[in-house]
Amino acid sequence: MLFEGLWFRYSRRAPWALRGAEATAAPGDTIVVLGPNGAGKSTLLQLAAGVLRPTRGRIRDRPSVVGWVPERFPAAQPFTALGYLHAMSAVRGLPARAADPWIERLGLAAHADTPLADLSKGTAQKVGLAQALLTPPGLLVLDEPWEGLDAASRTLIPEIVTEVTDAGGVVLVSDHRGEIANLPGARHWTLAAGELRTTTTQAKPETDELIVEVAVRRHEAAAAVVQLRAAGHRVLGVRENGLSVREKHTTVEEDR
Ligand SMILES: Nc1ncnc2c1ncn2[C@@H]1O[C@H](COP(=O)(O)OP(=O)(O)OP(=O)(O)O)[C@@H](O)[C@H]1O
Repeated sequence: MLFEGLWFRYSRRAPWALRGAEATAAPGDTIVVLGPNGAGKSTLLQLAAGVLRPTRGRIRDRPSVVGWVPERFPAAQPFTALGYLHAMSAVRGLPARAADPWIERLGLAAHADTPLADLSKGTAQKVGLAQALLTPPGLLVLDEPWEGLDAASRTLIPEIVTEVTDAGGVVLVSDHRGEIANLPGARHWTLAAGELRTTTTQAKPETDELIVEVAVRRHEAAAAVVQLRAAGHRVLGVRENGLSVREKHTTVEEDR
């Protein structure tokens, strides 16, 4: 997935919330988006999910199934928790029972008949997670997913992130408190006043490793990355036309 020169402002006179962001995300990547309040994290995540359209620039090769969990679950809807998940299953062309495994795993059964507006923040957050996971997402976007979750439920997030990336999905997660900055293998994208800096693994072999460069057809790149990772290889990056987008436009640093 390529982020190409993304600029965004909320209205014609508003200041830029995002300024020329350039980045790439490969299948299996976990990307933690860091930065202080107002830096542009939610804006970038909404652009990634396709909820907002860039004012300038574009996003290429976005996976077809996107799971999106907003920072604030839109609870002012006339549904019970179960009714909402059934409606969302129908929207995705799934039977109502598609929600059952998530209702069980996220402990939502006791709240099934509660109107969305009456749910606690943490339970509403879990309903938001369940709807995002009804169909295995190729891209999962989580905006501050810990907000309101109790300690027991917080461990679910890294579990779910790992399941999605193991299946070849990309996860983008914002984290203004730095709670999962240390998620194993996660890359960091840091925003400051709308400017994005990405970090990535340097193409430096460990002692008994060699680097093998492989060219694949654009439409086969995602599958190739998944296969290489499944075979136990480390994928160091995805480049286009011999130059990575990051090499052209952003600082490359080592973070893992
Ligand atoms: N709906 C909106 N309309 C107008 N301006 C907005 C809107 N949403 C965000 N902004 C502005 O865009 C800038 C980036 O905001 P954004 O919410 O993306 O930051 P953030 O890093 O996610 O912050 P936080 O951690 O507080 O959620 C800020 O200046 C913010 O005031």
